[in-house]
Amino acid sequence: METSVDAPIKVSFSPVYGIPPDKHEESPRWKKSTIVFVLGGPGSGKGTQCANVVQHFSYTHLSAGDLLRAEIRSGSEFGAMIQGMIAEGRIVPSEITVKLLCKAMEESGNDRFIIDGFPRNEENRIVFENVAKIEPAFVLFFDCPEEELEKRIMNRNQGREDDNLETIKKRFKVFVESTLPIVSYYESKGKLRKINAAKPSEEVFEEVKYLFASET
Ligand SMILES: Nc1ncnc2c1ncn2[C@@H]1O[C@H](COP(=O)(O)OP(=O)(O)OP(=O)(O)O)[C@@H](O)[C@H]1O
Ligand SMILES: Nc1ccn([C@@H]2O[C@H](COP(=O)(O)O)[C@@H](O)[C@H]2O)c(=O)n1
Ligand SMILES: [Mg+2]
Repeated sequence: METSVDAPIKVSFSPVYGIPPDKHEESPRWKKSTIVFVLGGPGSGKGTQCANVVQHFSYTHLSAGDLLRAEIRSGSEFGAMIQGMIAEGRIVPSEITVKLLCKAMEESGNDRFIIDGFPRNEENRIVFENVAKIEPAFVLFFDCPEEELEKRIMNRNQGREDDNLETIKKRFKVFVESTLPIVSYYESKGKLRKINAAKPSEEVFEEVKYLFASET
């Protein structure tokens, strides 16, 4: 039994996620990845800007929320639990989200990832650090007033179960109570890149593009 902190970690993925543990014996390519986390309130434009980034830079976009919604559709044994938590705007247990992220990283074959909507709380951050052992190159934070976010979400029309006024209020509360401390954490580490996301999408992307061109 290896006890050194430097020993290669072995992620024991449950078969439910489709990756047998023996595939994780070696240090896979994604373990040496460059990652950028993207944080911001609900509706701040994380998904919109990540889609722009992958058109200009060789990054793979992974949205934690999209992975959780795909997990529900897959008929997973956790589907009902995840669905209930999303409908309430609550944060799904990190073990599930981190496994989905790591599996997606492995399957992508890429080694550059822009990870949208993660880490949402302290538990997300710590579980990811323990499992993936990757520090973000930087963390984008889309700053936008709540009234603008509410307008954007109410006009999104993507059929999301959590895009209703009652759940939006809960998502804002979770954002303030659980995600803003993570934003502060990365700020204290000099990793935060705060962007005014209340501007038109094209102007926001000019700033995002500049950061990616200069920092990665
Ligand atoms: N800068 C912008 N100005 C106006 N509308 C925007 C801007 N950026 C995105 N939008 C629109 O706002 C809505 C929310 O954007 P998006 O889905 O990218 O946000 P998000 O941060 O991923 O939200 P969530 O956390 O709920 O997934 C979409 O309809 C999108 O087209
Ligand atoms: N790290 C995360 C990310 C998301 N969730 C849940 O999914 C919902 C939707 O997320 P979006 O990023 O697509 O808005 C979110 O409200 C959470 O319920 C999560 O648990 N953990
Ligand atoms: Mg999104």
